[in-house]
Amino acid sequence: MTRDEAKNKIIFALDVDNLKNIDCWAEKLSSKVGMFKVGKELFTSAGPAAVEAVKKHGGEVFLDLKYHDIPNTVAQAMLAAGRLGVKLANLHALGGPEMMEKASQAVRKEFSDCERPRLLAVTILTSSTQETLKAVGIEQPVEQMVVRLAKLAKESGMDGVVASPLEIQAIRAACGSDFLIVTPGVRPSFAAVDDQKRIMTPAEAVQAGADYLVIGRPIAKAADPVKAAELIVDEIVAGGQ
Ligand SMILES: O=c1ccn([C@@H]2O[C@H](COP(=O)(O)O)[C@@H](O)[C@H]2O)c(=O)[nH]1
Repeated sequence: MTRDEAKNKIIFALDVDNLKNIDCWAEKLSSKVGMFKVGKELFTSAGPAAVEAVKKHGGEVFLDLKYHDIPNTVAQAMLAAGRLGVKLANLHALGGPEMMEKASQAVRKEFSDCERPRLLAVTILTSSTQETLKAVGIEQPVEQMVVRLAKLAKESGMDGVVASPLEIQAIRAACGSDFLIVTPGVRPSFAAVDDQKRIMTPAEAVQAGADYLVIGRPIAKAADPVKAAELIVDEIVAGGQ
């Protein structure tokens, strides 16, 4: 894998609370990562201007708002996300098939195939464990549950899923090679695990077949974030040799 291919797999999680920080990170990292993720903290603080700010720097956006609501509300929210011109947007697969179908149909009806955002379903959060599932009444093993939700997402018109890298191979076997797999829960050897539970290194995740890796704190909290991003690219390239 070339350095450019490795770089393009990295989505930097812009977990900040103001527009000024976006400029700062985009200037540092635009040439080091493939995409920027606008999540709940940033979108709640700055709104659609956050997406505009990333795009102003030439960056592509994964809008990670993980919608989970009644089908009509989620479909309308997805349309609004599409109008912002984001490349990826997501919802929770646990919202069920009707919610996912309505969102997929609404987006495909309003946008052409090349203009529309790719829709992802979050399976089981990478901070969750078997105990987390048990606490909310789910007895199935985590991997089985993730694959079940990934299959449901595919049948309901989603373009892919968000899952832990630990589940990539099982999802690929069940959903095929065209189904997008985006993996947070990625930790290079030099970084703290933080609140992530189901993790792999960047090289392992790419070798397992991830399309994109979402990485935030291992870059943002590093003493030298640009160097950290470069080390991650090095690690991915070396892992593929
Ligand atoms: O299952 C999930 C879904 C989304 N996320 C998001 O990814 C980043 C990860 O950040 P790190 O600092 O690299 O842990 C964060 O914005 C989460 O909201 C996730 O971690 N797991």
